[in-house]
Amino acid sequence: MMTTRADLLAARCRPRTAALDAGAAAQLQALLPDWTIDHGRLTRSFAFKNYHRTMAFVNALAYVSHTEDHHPEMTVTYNTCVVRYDTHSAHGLTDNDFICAAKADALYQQAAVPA
Ligand SMILES: C[C@H](O)[C@H](O)[C@H]1CNC2=NC(N)=NC(=O)C2=N1
Repeated sequence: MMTTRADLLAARCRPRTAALDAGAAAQLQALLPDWTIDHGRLTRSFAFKNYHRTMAFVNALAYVSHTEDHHPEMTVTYNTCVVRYDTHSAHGLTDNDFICAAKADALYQQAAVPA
């Protein structure tokens, strides 16, 4: 059972075919206050100082996506990256989406200079 942000950060994605029900998804979302559920997808917009920093984040998150085999949609502009997660194989949200969202937050917090 994942009840803290630290649980999400320590967890690894696993193949999932069953979506969480709305209550379970809301419980996990409460651990990630910067994320919303929009059109069934876990969504956050990240802001940066410039394109270089935006792309550094995009590449770092791509690496996490590779290691977790769980891939967000990323919409990139000069100074923003909107990240959207859902689980195609489950046709909805699974714990994998929340695990990766927590890891994206951690990458963003790791930036040497704040956005
Ligand atoms: C075989 C492999 O596990 C699947 O194609 C993975 C890859 N990345 C994925 N990413 C996302 N976001 N949802 C998935 O269901 C998914 N499935």
